[in-house]
Formats: sequence, C-alpha cells, structure tokens
Amino acid sequence: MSTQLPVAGPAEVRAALIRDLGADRRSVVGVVLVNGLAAAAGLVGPWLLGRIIDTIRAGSGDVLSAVDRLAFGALLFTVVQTVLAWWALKIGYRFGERTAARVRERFLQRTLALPPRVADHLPTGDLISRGSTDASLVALTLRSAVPEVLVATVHALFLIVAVLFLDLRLGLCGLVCLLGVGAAVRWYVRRARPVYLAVASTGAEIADVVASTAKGARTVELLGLERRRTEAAEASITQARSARLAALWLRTVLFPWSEIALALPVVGVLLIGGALYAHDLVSLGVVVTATVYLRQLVGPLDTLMLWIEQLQGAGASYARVEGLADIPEAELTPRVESVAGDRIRVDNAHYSYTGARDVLHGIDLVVQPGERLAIVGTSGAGKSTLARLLAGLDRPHIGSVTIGGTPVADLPPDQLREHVVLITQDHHVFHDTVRDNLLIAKPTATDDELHAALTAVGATWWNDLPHGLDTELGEETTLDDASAQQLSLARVVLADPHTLILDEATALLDPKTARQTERSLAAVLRGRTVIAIAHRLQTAHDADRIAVMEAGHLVELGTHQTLVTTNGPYGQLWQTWHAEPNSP
Ligand SMILES: Nc1ncnc2c1ncn2[C@@H]1O[C@H](COP(=O)(O)OP(=O)(O)OP(=O)(O)O)[C@@H](O)[C@H]1O
Repeated sequence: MSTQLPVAGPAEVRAALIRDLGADRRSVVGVVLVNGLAAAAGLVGPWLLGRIIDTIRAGSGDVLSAVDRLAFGALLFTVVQTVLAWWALKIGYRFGERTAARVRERFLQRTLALPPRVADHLPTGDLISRGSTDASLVALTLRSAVPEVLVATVHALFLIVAVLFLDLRLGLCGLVCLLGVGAAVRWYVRRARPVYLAVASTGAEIADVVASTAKGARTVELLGLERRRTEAAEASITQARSARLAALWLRTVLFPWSEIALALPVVGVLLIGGALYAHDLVSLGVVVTATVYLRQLVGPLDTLMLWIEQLQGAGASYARVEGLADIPEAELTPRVESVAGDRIRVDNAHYSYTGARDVLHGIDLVVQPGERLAIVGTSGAGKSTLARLLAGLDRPHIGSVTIGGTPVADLPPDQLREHVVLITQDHHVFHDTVRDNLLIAKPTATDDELHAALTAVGATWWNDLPHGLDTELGEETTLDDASAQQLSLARVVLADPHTLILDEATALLDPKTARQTERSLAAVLRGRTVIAIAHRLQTAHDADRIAVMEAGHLVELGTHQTLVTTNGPYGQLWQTWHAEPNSP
C-alpha cells in the first residue's frame, strides 16, 4: 500500500461526530435541556430591568417597593441561571471526557488491528502524531468545545428569540446587523479546512524526518549524511512554518472583523430604538431590555468565534484520526476461519523492497511440522528478507508463502501469533506491569499460566519482584537485557505458536547474556518447528536440514551430511570453517 495514511473526508468526520454524540445522547440532551433552562432564567433579569425603568417612569403607586420586588426577582434569576449553567457545564465536561476516551480507544484498536505487513510500512511520525497531537486536540475539543459550543448556541438562540418576541422591529434590526458576523465566519470556514490539514500534516512530516533520522542515526553517521538529514529537517520545518502562518493570517482577519461585527447589533438597536422611542412607538424599558439582550449576545457569540477557530484545527485532526478507518479493505485482513495444518510452503517467492530490484528470486521451500531448518548465506543473500516473509511481516509480489494453505501475511495479528513468531534481538518491554506485558501475547491467560511461562524460560527473577506480577516495569523495576529477552520469550510461550523463526536472536549479545538467552530459547524451541538464520555453522550442523542462500536464490537444500558430501557452497564453507584454528 501507499506509505501515506488516508485522511477522512468532511462527510465521514460529520458521521463520526454524530456517532460519538449519539453514543452518549442522554448527556447531550441533558446539556441542551439544562442549559436551555439556564438561558431562559438569564432572560428574566434584563426583562425585569426594563420593567423597573418603566415603573419608575410611570411613577404611580408604591414605586419603591415595586422596584425592590423587581430587583429581588432579577437577583434570584441570576443566581438560578448561574447554578443551572454550572450544572450544564458539569454534564458537558463528563460527556467530553467519555467521548475523548472513546475516540482514543478507537484509534488504538484500529492501529493494533493493522496486520504487521501494513503497520510496518506506515510512516511512523505520521502515525505517532495522529495518536498523540491529533487525538489530544480532538479529546480537548470534545471535552471543552462541544459542551461550551452547545451552551453558547442555546444561549444565543434564546437571546435572539427573546429580542424578536420583545419587539419584532428591534429584533429584525438586530438580526440584520448580525449578518456581518455570519459573513466573517463563512469567509473563514471556507478557507480553514485545507489550511489546518496542512498544519497537521506538515507537523507530522517534521516528526517523520526526526524519527527516521534518530532511528538510522548510526547509518547517517557512517555515511556522512548529516547535512542531507539537516536539510530535510529544515525543509519540513519551513513547510510547517508556512502552513502555520497561513492559519495565523486567517485568524488575524477573522477576529478584528468579528469584533466590529459583534458591536453592530447594539448600535443598530440603539439608533432604531431611539428613533422609535422619540416617536412614542416603543417604551424606554423595551429599548433598554433589547439592548441588554443584544449586548449579552456578545458573550456566547465570542465563545462561538473562539471555538470555531479551534474547531477547524480539531476538525482536521478528527479527519486524520478517523482516516485510519479508510485504509482499503484489501490491505486489512479478514479473520481466517481455519488454517489447515502447520506445513509452511514457499512457492516461487519474489520480493523487492523498492519495486525496482528483486532481492529474492523465485524461492521454493517446504518446511515440515517439527523440522529444524537452518538458513545460511553470506551477508545480503536475503536470509532476513525470507524470514520476514515466513513470519508474515511482508508478502511476496510474485508467488506465495502459506501456512496450511493460507497466505501467512493474510492472518490478522492475533491469529498470526498462534502460528508463527519471529524472534529477533528487538524485544520490547512496555512501561506497564509485568502482567500486562505478558497478557498482550494471550489476553485470557491466568496468573498460573503467566508464572509457568516465566518459569519455563528460566526467568526466576519474578520471585523477587516487589509486587509480583503487578510490579510496574520501567518505574519500580528495570530489567537487564537477559531478563527483558526472557520476558519476551515468555510471551512466545504464552502465544504458543507451532513455528518459530530466529533471526539474530543472540548474535550481538554479550557472551554472558547470550548464554543465558540461549538456555531460555532452548526451552521455548522444544516441540516446535524452528527456522533459524544461522550465523554459526555449528547451528546449521545441528539442524535437520540446511537451506543455503546466495544473492537472493536458494542454491542448496539438504542435510548437513548430504551437503558436505556434495561439496557445493555449504561443503566448502564447512571445510573453510573447520580449517580455522579456533573452530571446535
Ligand atoms: N529495508 C530495506 N530496504 C531496501 N533494501 C533492503 C532492505 N533490507 C534489506 N535490503 C536489501 O535486500 C538484500 C537482502 O538483505 P537481507 O537483510 O535479507 O540479507 P541477509 O542475508 O539477511 O544479510 P545479513 O546477514 O547481512 O543480515 C540486500 O541487498 C539488502 O541490501
């Protein structure tokens, strides 16, 4: 597949948002209802103010006690409004937290469900920035923006409807003056999506360049590529800067324009209301109430403006987070009902990393269940590439690699690890408890099974852990290399695959760690099919059969005895090695 991750379209983002809101619809309805009550309570204060003015102007009866009653009413409703608004926000924030968690979990599940051959080719920086920066922005927006936008929208609608009810002429005047705000928002929203998508993707580009430079730091140093990598980083920073400046420019136009536009309704109503009052067509109290309502409108509209800006950035991030769902079906792996047997077959497998040059040229190989096969060959012969195909981390572009007739690379991760596991020197210990580090291999395992797996690989250190399986690794306890390797071998015991592929599992370890790891490995290998890339000919000697590779071809296949007798490439290698003074 392409190395670019898809971005969801506006319709998909809308659908995802509606689904997320719908999943917690009681809270959404709660926010709207409670806030509606708060907004209604907020309308009473200005209306009572208008009544106070009109009562004073009329001057009949007990003006003072009437004004006192009206003022007390205004105070009471202000308190009610404050309490209701606080309650609405509380429901809203809780809803936001739950929805944010749902979005993050969905992203994580989609990422974990990707088959290794897809995940392995994804741009790491882009994936990381979607899972961190983008997911956080979406979470923050859902937590804060959705409740506040709902609250502000309901409040603004109530105020507009109230002015219209109070006096239709003043209400219409206010609405016409509000058109300026609408025009500002329309202008901004039309331009914002591509600009914010560019901000997010150029940010991811920087992460990609930095991550790949850090990952290949030794190669960069060896080949003297520092200048080229620095230039690549500078180019991506320049692109990110232009994208951010474009976003900033949109903001510098939107905010001053909307500030001016927000003042217009008050000015308009004061002018028209003043003229109507001068001709006795409206009372002073109504003009004051309408002005206060429209003045109050600035609060929610300001909030909406601020969030519209944030929503554009969050919308772009939502599109990136949801984009993972758009990876074509063909790239994903449906569950395979059953795999018929444990036999591994490689038929005419051709593979190319770049699409230009094949590094494997028509490999044919059958590995019988329970067999120990060693793969030998000079550096660059294609041993590791073949191991990746056998482990389902990639698929050949011509030919096939199957287990029990099913293409290995078509198995979803949880099914794949029940059949075949590739063991290299790369083991990962998560900053998590020992239990959770092990359960990723078999989520249903009991504590007894976890203990048994650790014991099987000789990881006696688990007895000394301060909190047993609940000990946090990386915080309370750090594991040395041999123990970390044992932990990952215990995962293999739990996954219990019938086939193991070993690629440099101990080649670069220091002798003490290597010896310890080899002992642990021996326990794991028992009773399984083993395909080992052999760096020492002694390993090949002990195997049932040996496959010899040269320049991407499988040139010999047979038992040690046959190959030595034939005296082909392996026989000659064996003789040379035997002639060396320190060979056994
Ligand atoms: N990620 C990659 N991108 C492009 N080419 C690659 C990549 N990995 C390996 N190759 C090339 O594929 C060919 C086979 O490499 P491979 O690592 O499979 O050989 P190997 O026999 O395992 O070698 P070694 O024993 O040195 O690990 C080599 O020419 C190598 O340069």
